[in-house]
Amino acid sequence: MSQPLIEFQSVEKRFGDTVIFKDFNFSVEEGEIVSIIGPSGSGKSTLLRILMTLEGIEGGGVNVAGEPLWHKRTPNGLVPADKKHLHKMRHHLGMVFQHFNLFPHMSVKRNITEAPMRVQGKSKVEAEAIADELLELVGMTDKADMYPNELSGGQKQRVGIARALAMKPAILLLDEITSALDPELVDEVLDVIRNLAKKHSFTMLLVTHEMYFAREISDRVCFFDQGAIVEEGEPEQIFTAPKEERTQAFLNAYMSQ
Ligand SMILES: Nc1ncnc2c1ncn2[C@@H]1O[C@H](COP(=O)(O)OP(=O)(O)OP(=O)(O)O)[C@@H](O)[C@H]1O
Repeated sequence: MSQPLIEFQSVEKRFGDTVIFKDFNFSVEEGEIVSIIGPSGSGKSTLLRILMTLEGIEGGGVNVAGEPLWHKRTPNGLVPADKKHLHKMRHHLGMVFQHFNLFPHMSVKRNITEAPMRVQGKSKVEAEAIADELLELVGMTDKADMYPNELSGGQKQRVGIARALAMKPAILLLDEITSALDPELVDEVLDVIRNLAKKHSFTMLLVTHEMYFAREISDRVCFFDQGAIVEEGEPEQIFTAPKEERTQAFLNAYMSQ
C-alpha cells in the first residue's frame, strides 16, 4: 500500500494543562479529499496549524510526504527539525485561510507571483506564467491588476486559492474558506474547489461547516469531537446512517444546519 501523504501517529497536543489531542491517529492518502467537521473548539484548526508547523506537538509524530515533520533523518537517526527542514516540509502544503490573508499592498497577480519568486527563486516570467494559468483556473484573469480592497470576498478567496496553488503543494489545506463570505458568494468559491477535485484530482483536507458541500465533494468525512474522530466514513455512510447510531456531537452539528 502507498504511504499516506499525511500521517499523525499517536499525537499529543496540549495548551498548558488543556489536552487537545491525546494518542491521536489520522491520515490522508494521496488523491484523497477528506473533510473535517465538528463543533467549535474540537481541534480542527489546531490540526491544520500543526501541519503548517504553526503549532508544535508534545508527543507522537507527524509525517508529511513520507518524512517526519518535526524531525529530520540523519545518519545518526532522527534529530529535532531545524528551520531549513521545517521550511522544506511546509512547502508540501498549501493553506487557504478563512480571512484570505492576501497582501493588501500587492496586486492580485503579485500576490500569486510573490512566493514562487521569493521562496522558490523563480524568474518573473516563470512566476507570471504560473499566475496566468492559475488566474484562469479560478476565473480571475480580468482582475489580475486589481488590488485586494477592490475585490469581493468571493474574488479574494479565489485569489487565496490561486496563491496557495502557486507553490505547487502536494496537498491543499482549506480552513473554513467560506465562513467569512456572504451566502451569495459561497458557491463561486466552492465551484473552484469542485473543479480542482473533479478535473485535477487534487489531494485536499478541508475543515468546513458546509455539510452539503462536504457530502458532495469528499471521499471521506471525519467528524471531530473534543480532539478525537468520533465518526468517520464515506459521505453516504456518514450522512445517511440512522439517527440511533449517531453520536450526539454529530446530531448537534448536523441538525443546526
Ligand atoms: N493558542 C492557544 N492557546 C490556548 N488554547 C488554545 C490555543 N489555540 C486553541 N486553543 C484551544 O484549543 C481548543 C481547540 O481549538 P481549535 O481552534 O483547534 O478548535 P476548532 O475546532 O477549530 O474550533 P472553531 O470551529 O471554533 O474554529 C479550543 O478549546 C481552544 O480554546
